[in-house]
Amino acid sequence: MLEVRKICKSYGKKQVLQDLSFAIQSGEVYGLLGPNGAGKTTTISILCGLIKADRGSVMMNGQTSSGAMRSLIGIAPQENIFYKSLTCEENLRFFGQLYGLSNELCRKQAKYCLELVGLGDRAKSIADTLSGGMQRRLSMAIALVHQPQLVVLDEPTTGLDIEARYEIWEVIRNLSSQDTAILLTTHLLDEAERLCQRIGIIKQGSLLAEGSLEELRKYVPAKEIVLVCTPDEDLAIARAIELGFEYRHYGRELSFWLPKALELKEILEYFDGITIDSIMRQPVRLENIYVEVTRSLEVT
Ligand SMILES: Nc1ncnc2c1ncn2[C@@H]1O[C@H](COP(=O)(O)OP(=O)(O)OP(=O)(O)O)[C@@H](O)[C@H]1O
Repeated sequence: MLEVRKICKSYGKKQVLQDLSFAIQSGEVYGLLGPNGAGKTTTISILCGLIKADRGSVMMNGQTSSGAMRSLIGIAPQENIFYKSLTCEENLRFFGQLYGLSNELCRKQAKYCLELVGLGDRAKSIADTLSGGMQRRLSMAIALVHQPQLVVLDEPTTGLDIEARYEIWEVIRNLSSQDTAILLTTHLLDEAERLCQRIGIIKQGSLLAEGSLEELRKYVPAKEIVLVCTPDEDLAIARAIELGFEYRHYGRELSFWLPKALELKEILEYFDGITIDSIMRQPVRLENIYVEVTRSLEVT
């Protein structure tokens, strides 16, 4: 459905996107992840026709024209873009008219999209009176008003509490089940882990890794990760090296990659003679994969 092929973009001498390629199928939730400044917003701005790529192409259903893009793609940017003093319904109808929908279709779509995002009973509420989570869902409804096939959600849950995030995740899952493709950017890796069928990790404008969570596990070939809190870090690391365990620091947390499943008793035996204050086992998470990929600069 969406095909981004080898796009490049520079601002002055600074190259921000370098031959970036990825594709999204209908109904797929694709997570575009990367550190601050990696080029995610620049990519989205190119998809939505706000800026032009220097090279490369963007195609929706095989079409490249900016008109086709506008009608097939909806965007909910990081900042809410609705009119605060209008009601939810008025906002939807206004944006529907901007897309050239007839009055009748605007009315129908306003009702349908507000229901889709769980704001059916808030149609007459002034946008400014909605909670932060509801305002994000209103932005999503606006992105959907012209029935796009792909919706771009730029950090849709940043700053929201967990209940508001659950509601937005539900909307995303519903959209995906109705065959709408979704491009999601987020710094919340648990969110990407839960929602995305495939993930692309970019850094300095290049795709470093791409695939399903299962496929990305190759970057952290461990059965389990053990987080260890010890006053004898150097000793623990030396022991891990002897045993052939990889070790990593995630912030100040020391962790070991276990190459095979071990009982807690066995793990403690490995570190016999070393003071261990606490130990926590966890499966390999997207966070571990993401850190591994973004700490390396190698491009696939
Ligand atoms: N209009 C601009 N002029 C010059 N440089 C820019 C412009 N817009 C973005 N940049 C630079 O391009 C790089 C990529 O920025 P971009 O906003 O696309 O990154 P991002 O991945 O969205 O970051 P974040 O996660 O912080 O939102 C950054 O180094 C940024 O400073």
